[in-house]
Amino acid sequence: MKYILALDQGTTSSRAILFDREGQIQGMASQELNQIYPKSGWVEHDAMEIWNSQLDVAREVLREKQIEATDIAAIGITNQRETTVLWDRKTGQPLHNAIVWQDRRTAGFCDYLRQQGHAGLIAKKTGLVIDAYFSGTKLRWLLDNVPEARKRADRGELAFGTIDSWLLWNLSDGRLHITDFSNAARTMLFNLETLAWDDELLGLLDIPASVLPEVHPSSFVFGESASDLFGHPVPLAGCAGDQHAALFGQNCTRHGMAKNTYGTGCFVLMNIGNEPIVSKCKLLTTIACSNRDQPEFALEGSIFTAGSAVQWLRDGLGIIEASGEVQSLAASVPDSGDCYLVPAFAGLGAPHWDPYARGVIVGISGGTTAAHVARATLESIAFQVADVLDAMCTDGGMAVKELRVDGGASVNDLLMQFQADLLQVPVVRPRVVETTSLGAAFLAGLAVGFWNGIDEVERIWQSERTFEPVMSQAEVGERRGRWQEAVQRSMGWQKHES
Ligand SMILES: Nc1ncnc2c1ncn2[C@@H]1O[C@H](COP(=O)(O)OP(=O)(O)O)[C@@H](O)[C@H]1O
Ligand SMILES: O=P(O)(O)OC[C@H](O)CO
Repeated sequence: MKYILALDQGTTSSRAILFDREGQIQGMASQELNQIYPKSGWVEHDAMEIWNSQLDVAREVLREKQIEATDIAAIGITNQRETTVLWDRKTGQPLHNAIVWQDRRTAGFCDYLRQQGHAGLIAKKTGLVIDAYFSGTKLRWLLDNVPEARKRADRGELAFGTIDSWLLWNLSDGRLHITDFSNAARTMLFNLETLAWDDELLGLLDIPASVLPEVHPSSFVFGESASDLFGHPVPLAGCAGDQHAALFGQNCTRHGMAKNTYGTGCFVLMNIGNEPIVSKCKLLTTIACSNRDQPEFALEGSIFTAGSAVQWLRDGLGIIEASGEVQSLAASVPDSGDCYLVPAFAGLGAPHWDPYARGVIVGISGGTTAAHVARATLESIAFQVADVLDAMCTDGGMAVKELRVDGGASVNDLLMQFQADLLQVPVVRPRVVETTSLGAAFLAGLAVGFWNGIDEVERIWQSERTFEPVMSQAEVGERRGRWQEAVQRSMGWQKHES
């Protein structure tokens, strides 16, 4: 068999990518996904649209490349994490739209959990800070707000899943109700030490165990696709949250190796080996995918606004027409003219976790132009990543030797150079920047013996370009000091207003 098919169900699109044995992309199809905003701070997806679009792109890539299902050794799934679906086990129909990871509707309940003093317990068991970001409180909301849902759940009629489980259920025609360690670790219900659902947390959030999926490692033969979907059953053998899959696809499989994905937001993950750490710097501890017997862990810093700040330059300010134009506009000035932009459009994630922060631009003078604002916007992405990596190094007790990068904004050379300067370590961009899908393909391919071990997949990863730091340490210190002052000015803004 010649290929692995990776299904990448992201926040803004569903994609299917076909990889050959050399890890090269042999075909790709994608479909945009509708974003539903029923109220301020609420974000939903149509779960049936997620499944239908994912199935469409999988079939499209096979059709276009004229590939039979018998040529596919396995399917690997990777997905937007935390997004929550509740469905009827008998009909397979969702009871409600999926509640997306960005949705803030359960912030009040999270405040309550914090006030009740549960932060320490939750951090110790799950590695997470209490936040509406994670699935547990979203599931609780569904059980409490969809008519009859709680009663039906108690009778065992309902199934909960993150997007991986929802896809596995549909791909197997309802035979599999399964998730993997990495997705389970984003629910606030999963214990990192026992690698099992935690009864105490289920009690705290009032979640009946009957709705939960089985949990397995990320590189594992879960079952097979229903035979009518692709004309022949295909093993379903890899499954991981997208940021975990990217860490694996970047070959960050050894202690201290880190990657950052520059997409809508930024997600920095660092492999910390076999021992989970409780962060002192408000980072998350999560599972790192592995095909070894022992579980591995990672520290994560989630930054909510990164590439979307560039979209704001385009759609909000109208100073560029396409995201790619930001580089030439920013490069038309030698620096940001002491102008700092903090893109706290949806509050600040790691390491600040301030839902009440809002965006600011400081240092504007009569000479400030659109180019300075564009440059300050790009720089803000790198400053946020540097803050997270500092926190990681403090928590992990070690410095990173290099940062591996991927995601839509990693094509921006100016941003990558500034990132290397701020971190004072090389920034390395791989040849295949679809590392999320590649990671899912690796996990699936390793499980079915398409690749014969981690050494074989490590040889597939190749660097395209390395950005070496050139800025002096003194200048880095001064610039980062100014940035911190700007961050302070953004914090707590919303609270003062309302
Ligand atoms: N050349 C560029 N410079 C900076 N940002 C860019 C560039 N090209 C795309 N982007 C940003 O990258 C993001 C898209 O990246 P992608 O990895 O596809 O995101 P996601 O997976 O989160 O949907 C957009 O927010 C876009 O503004
Ligand atoms: O779909 P993406 O690439 O925006 O990633 C979303 C993250 O998994 C959310 O935690």
